[in-house]
Amino acid sequence: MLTIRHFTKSYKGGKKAVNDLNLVVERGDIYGFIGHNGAGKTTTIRAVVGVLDFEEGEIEIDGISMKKDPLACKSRIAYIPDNPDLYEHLTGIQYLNFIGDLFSVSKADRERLIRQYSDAFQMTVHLGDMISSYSHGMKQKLAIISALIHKPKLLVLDEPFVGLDPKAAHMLKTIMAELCNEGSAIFFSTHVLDTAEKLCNKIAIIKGGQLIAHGKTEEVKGKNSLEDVFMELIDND
Ligand SMILES: Nc1ncnc2c1ncn2[C@@H]1O[C@H](COP(=O)(O)OP(=O)(O)OP(=O)(O)O)[C@@H](O)[C@H]1O
Repeated sequence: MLTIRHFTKSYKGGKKAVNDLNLVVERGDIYGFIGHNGAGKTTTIRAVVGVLDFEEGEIEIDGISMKKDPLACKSRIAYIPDNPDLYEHLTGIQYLNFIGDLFSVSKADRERLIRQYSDAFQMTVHLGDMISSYSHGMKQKLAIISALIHKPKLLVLDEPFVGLDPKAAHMLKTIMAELCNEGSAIFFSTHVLDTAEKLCNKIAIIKGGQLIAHGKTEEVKGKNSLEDVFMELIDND
């Protein structure tokens, strides 16, 4: 579903933020992407979803090159950034309909899925309010609902649990597992190692722009906790 080959990114005047990263996310995977602050997670994620240009390497979504056909790639992806920047002058429902239009979601599916996910995240009563009146967590929930209503083949999230209340975080984890059971794939960054260990069937660890471990969760962590393995790998120079 997602193939990253030899991805390398340097920002202007800076050193390489990510260096020769290779990773494959398959249908049904919940792939956790972990690393210290500044390790290169957001850089990789922004390139994967087509909002960051890159010169070296190749990124493919469902076998389609992001460089050659970004629109076809983006139609298969939902991306939830760590700090969603939504249209503040719209109401919640207007925003969801806008996204529904963008992804050609049918009226019947749209109504059903908006109802289902807004109820799940306790947002139904707020959908008529302006987004500018929402709290940070409410904006995040709306971004999540907007991602889910078009049933993406690949869901990409950057630190999705930051700012969500415990009930919403629990709901999101349940929905992530359901989506993957239905054949979608999920790639997400997190600093919450406990959640990554429980939720993800695969884990990648990035340090200083380079992958230092990746694969099945039980193989990456062995008999140890993910936190122990992470600390050891990150401390080893
Ligand atoms: N726009 C930019 N211009 C220059 N350098 C940048 C830019 N964005 C990120 N970097 C640098 O690229 C490197 C990787 O940053 P990135 O945001 O990808 O890390 P991260 O793993 O997502 O970190 P965090 O956990 O703190 O969110 C860092 O050294 C950072 O300073």
